[in-house]
Amino acid sequence: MSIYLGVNIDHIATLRQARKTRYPSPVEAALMAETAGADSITLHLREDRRHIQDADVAILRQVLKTKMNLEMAVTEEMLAIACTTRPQDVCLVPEKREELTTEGGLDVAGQLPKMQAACARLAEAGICVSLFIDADFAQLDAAHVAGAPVVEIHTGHYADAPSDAAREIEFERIRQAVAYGRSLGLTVNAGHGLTYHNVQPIAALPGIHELNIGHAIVAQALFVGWKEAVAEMKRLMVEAAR
Ligand SMILES: CC(=O)[C@@H](O)[C@H](O)COP(=O)(O)O
Ligand SMILES: NCC(=O)COP(=O)(O)O
Repeated sequence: MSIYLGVNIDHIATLRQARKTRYPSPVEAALMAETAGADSITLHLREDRRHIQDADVAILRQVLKTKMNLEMAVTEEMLAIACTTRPQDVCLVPEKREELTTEGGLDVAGQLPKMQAACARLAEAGICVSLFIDADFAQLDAAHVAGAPVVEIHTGHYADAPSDAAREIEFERIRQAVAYGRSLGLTVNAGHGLTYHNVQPIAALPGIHELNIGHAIVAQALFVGWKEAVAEMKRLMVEAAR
């Protein structure tokens, strides 16, 4: 079973934005990550531009050798940017200004006409649309009806589980969601909060396609170097998926 790694470079940009310098370069990091085994590059252009900037998106769209997975809120501003930039993939995510990081999945079921319109507009621009959702059958059904060919299951509750028992419950939810998504004909990805210590059970799930991982890789890079951090995560995933 093939498993693909999308390396999220947001927090390379977080370090740069801390002093508004030109370094570290998310562009350099993305190209090195591709050399180290990343199958795609994920970046979240947040409305508050706390890390990734519009210029990062424009440059990376020109130079990436793999593919760009542009994460964004479902807003007119972001949809217009996506249709101008035309990344290979867009992942629509919920966004709240005050959040520290993404806190959950999109409520696709509760806003189906809006999601159907966004999916159609992005597909019309030749973009492969993914919806970032919780491990929830109703949200999977809604994503399918909305016309998204791909979903990304939010693994944050699994990653942040307060106990082994709670983590097992979250893992089983994800396992069932992956299987159900596949039964609907969806491509099923996963991401958020995955680390070197919790990634392998997710990577081993039958039917999982791609894992998007960023914060843990950037953190590990401080100790082992960026390319090794990417390569090690990919090794763990491939080993688990065998
Ligand atoms: C959607 C998701 O889970 C991640 O892409 C996360 O949004 C990374 O960006 P932040 O670390 O800024 O939340
Ligand atoms: N969609 C998840 C992602 O891109 C990376 O999330 P994280 O690994 O930074 O938590």
